[in-house]
Amino acid sequence: MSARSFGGRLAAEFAAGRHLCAGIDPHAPLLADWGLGDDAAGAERMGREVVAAAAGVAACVKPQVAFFERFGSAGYAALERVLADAREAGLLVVADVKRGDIGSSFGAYADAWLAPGSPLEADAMTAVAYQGFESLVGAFAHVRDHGKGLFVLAATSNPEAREVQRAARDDGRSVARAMVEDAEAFNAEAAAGSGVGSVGVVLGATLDLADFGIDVAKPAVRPALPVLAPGFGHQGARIEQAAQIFGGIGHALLANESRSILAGGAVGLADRVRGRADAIASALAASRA
Ligand SMILES: O=C(O)c1cc(=O)[nH]c(=O)n1[C@@H]1O[C@H](COP(=O)(O)O)[C@@H](O)[C@H]1O
Repeated sequence: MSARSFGGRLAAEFAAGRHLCAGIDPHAPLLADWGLGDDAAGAERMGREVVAAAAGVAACVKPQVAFFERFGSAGYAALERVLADAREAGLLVVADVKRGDIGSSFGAYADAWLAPGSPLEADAMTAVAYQGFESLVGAFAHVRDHGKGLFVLAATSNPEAREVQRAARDDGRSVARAMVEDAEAFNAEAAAGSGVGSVGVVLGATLDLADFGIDVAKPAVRPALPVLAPGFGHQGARIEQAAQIFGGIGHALLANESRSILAGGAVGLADRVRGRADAIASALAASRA
């Protein structure tokens, strides 16, 4: 893919040693911790502070849109300003919206979050393919034509998801493994053999991926599969263990931490972001040395 593809932009982040995806999750207790109101203005302030701390340090930020949606139109206006700050800072944004629907409706979600010029334009979005991988087709045009990215839930960090995501399909593969392989197949068709793909998956760092039929020892695929990995920090996984957890499928890893970075207020935020960014960079560098 060209340097302007989402995968190309991710590759540039990785080449600069940046693998952290800093979460923007304005939970009510965190806003209180920051001395901010549990309202749109508080969420905006937290978001803009995270963007400022993450610029040039993290590979991306991931606003969890639910925490803005709580405040209705005011929350969306706040989020738009956070997105504008991130764009201006040259920081990649993964909009954590986890959208899924029949193809025609999903296309409208994809337009909302990925279309160039949309008020909520991000660089990538999270998506749910419970209606089938092809239901995400509305996003594929933005991936191919506008340099956008997509992260499809495969094996999520929450323990209650296991039953659904480990379930076997007619072809014997687990649902989670099929998501991984569908994303790899999309990338292979879009940009055979080169760099980093633009369609990735979400794999929880809290999991034993072998349990989902996902072989972390397999040789790296080309293009590399972007993996958005939540579950570090507050949910218990240690970022220092990232290379062991993800093995051969962790070549294009974005390690997410949200609450563990946000807790403690605005004072010290820049140090916490830098600390987590350094920790994931050294964990991956050590494993590749
Ligand atoms: O897609 C996600 O980002 C996601 C998938 C998943 O499997 N688990 C998961 O925790 N997330 C999100 O990642 C973030 C994790 O936040 P912390 O547990 O505070 O680091 C939240 O915004 C979750 O919504």
